[in-house]
Amino acid sequence: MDLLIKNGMILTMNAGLEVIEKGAVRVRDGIIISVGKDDMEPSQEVPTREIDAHGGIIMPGLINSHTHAAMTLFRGLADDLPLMEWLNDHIFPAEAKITADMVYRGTLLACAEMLLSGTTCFCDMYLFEEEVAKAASKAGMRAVVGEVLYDFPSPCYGPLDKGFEYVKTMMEKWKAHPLITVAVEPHATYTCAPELLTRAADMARTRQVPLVIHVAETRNEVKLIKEKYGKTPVNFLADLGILGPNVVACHSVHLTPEERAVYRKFDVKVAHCPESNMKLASGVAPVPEFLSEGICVALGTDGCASNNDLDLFQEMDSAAKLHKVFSMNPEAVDAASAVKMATINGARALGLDESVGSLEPGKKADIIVVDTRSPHMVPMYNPYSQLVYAAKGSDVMLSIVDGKVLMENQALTTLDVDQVMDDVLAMAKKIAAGDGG
Ligand SMILES: CSC[C@H]1O[C@@H](n2cnc3c(O)ncnc32)[C@H](O)[C@@H]1O
Ligand SMILES: [Zn+2]
Repeated sequence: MDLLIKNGMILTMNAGLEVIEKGAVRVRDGIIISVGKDDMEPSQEVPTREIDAHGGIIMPGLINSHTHAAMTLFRGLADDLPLMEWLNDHIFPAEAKITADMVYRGTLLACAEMLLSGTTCFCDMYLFEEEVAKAASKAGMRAVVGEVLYDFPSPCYGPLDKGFEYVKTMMEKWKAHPLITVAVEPHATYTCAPELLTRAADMARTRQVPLVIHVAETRNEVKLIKEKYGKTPVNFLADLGILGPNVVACHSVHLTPEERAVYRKFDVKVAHCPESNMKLASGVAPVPEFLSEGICVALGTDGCASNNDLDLFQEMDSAAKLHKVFSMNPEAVDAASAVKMATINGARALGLDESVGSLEPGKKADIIVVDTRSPHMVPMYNPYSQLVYAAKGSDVMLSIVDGKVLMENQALTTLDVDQVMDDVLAMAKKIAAGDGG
């Protein structure tokens, strides 16, 4: 046995949401071999490493189901604006000058931030996505990565045909990697023509990978698509034959009950990004309705220019509270549902639920431990409510991916965080001056 994590409260996030007080998790070759009581049948095997959780919460690593990791570079660059003005007047011009090296460094910073706050897996959409895969691999994180596809020439691959080639090359290159999945990621219905969307969907279906796309994020988007195609974004995608169980529909804010039924019919997954939706004043996604209708809702931060951080603990808190105040119902999106969104639902959305998302024998050892020995974590009557309403990302004391310790006591094992910050600070000076990195 390689690793024994003991003396913690285990939140398994399995189908029965089993909680084990004074539990232990055993890991061999990156795989969970047992999850149970501390004093269960002692194993004959002596672990190479034993970690005492000191009464903390042992749970699955959090899954960020939608982000643009390298946008750490633009954190706070343009705030307090609506989506279209924010994108067209500030973010797209800054991204026009972005380079592969900037994406690599920005993503390393994102990986550092995510590991320090208990995120072990993320789904990314950006430019120069090869660099995102390299950065995630360097950090040791699990990642679903996708080069953005849209109608205009990309600073990364140039014309669209080269974009599909770029994705294909990435798929070949990373196919045997244990942590990286290459997805197909058209940006949105307002930036992608029908031909692009159908080609992307065919590619994702043939390769059996997720198709990730922004859908119905703002009222303006719905109006635009109705004017252009005579139907809403969801119906447009459905009529094109694009929707299916591998589709991750990011945001999905402005949906009618009939469109939710379309999601249900095609088993579309939703990546809910409440903080981005609040900050850009995009609206409130019908998450309580999605959940009661059996639609899988995962949780994402979106990029750092619209959030402005990658802390899924804050995102869980925001998700739970946003839907309570919006529906004026304190029972809407309870704490356990928020934790599910950030763990097992994230895994389902990304097609990774056979491997991660819960602590069960046979699954990959993507595990975090949350310290409960701090004034703001005492006392603890309910672990879900503690995680969602009291904990912060900085309470995470251990982040493990594939059985490897990547963060312990807020120190990273794979990244030199000072160097990573200095690199981004140097680039930020040039970005602020309008020169790119
Ligand atoms: C080039 S990759 C992704 C592309 O999307 C932009 N983006 C970031 N956040 C959002 C959002 O909430 N809706 C739509 N597009 C978004 C990002 O800046 C990149 O250009
Ligand atoms: Zn996004």
